Amino acid sequence: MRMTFETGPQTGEPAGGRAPGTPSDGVTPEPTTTRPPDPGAALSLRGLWKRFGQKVAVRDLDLDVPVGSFYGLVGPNGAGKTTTLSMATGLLRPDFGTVQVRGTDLWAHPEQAKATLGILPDGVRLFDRLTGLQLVTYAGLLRGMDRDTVAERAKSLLAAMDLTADANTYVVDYSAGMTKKIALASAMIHAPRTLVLDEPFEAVDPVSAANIRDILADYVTSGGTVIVSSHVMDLVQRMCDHVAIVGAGQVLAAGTVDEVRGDQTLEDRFVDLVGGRTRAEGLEWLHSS
Ligand SMILES: Nc1ncnc2c1ncn2[C@@H]1O[C@H](COP(=O)(O)OP(=O)(O)OP(=O)(O)O)[C@@H](O)[C@H]1O
Repeated sequence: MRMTFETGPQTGEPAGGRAPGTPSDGVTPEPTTTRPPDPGAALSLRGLWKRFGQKVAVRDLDLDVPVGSFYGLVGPNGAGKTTTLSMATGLLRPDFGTVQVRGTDLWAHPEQAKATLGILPDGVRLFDRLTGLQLVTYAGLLRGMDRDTVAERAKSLLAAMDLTADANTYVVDYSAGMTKKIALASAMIHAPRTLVLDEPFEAVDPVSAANIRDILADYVTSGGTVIVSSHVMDLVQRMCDHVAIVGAGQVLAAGTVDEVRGDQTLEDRFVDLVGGRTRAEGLEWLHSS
């Protein structure tokens, strides 16, 4: 789902403060976590809550992403993946809970924590009146990198994303898949230690997707951490070494892919956990005669 982001103050304490009222399901968000965050994890989330009006999008969510893992976050539509990743990357203030990035409290020390993150948010507007090359270049300059390094890396990233021929095309004129790729390049220019990617393969063609998978796999092999949300179970099973299945704003299962899927496919395990398979009724009118 596309997010609208809050720009609230980034103060020190856990993003706390009881939200007014009680959600329609009778759950009142409150801090309940007792397990301390894992300072050695690339990302450690504890007791995250987020409510939009009466809708509790994320409830008391804990997650540890080990350093060097390729971590998949899967869940049905509306499960809370984007909301979780937005809170985990400093784009959306949690109602409750803490986010630690390698032991640094992200909401207490946002600049320090965010410097190590590369973020591909879902549905956030880019500065699309820039060309692809300008967008990636500005992403690097905004991160405080020197011009020569930025120019060199921007060239390599555009080539890796198969966008060299469109380097001087305005992003507003890019297709959905090209836009996703240029946003991904912008997220990688400063060589972050952790990449948090919301639906990176959505709308991306199979050849580009394979190239991006190779880039990410090399990045993980060299010590980087990738967290990726996806609906494509087969892709997650092949690409990721860890996975969390999220449903109704909570983690239903998490661990290595083999631990979570057991002797099933990840897709079967997913369906078992989140349910929701329905037999279409009342659509007989759709059947051709
Ligand atoms: N800005 C918002 N305002 C109101 N409700 C929101 C907002 N963002 C998310 N929600 C609601 O929170 C819930 C979780 O949404 P979220 O986008 O996090 O799910 P998701 O797992 O990323 O879904 P999808 O796979 O469809 O992208 C949904 O019920 C959604 O309608």
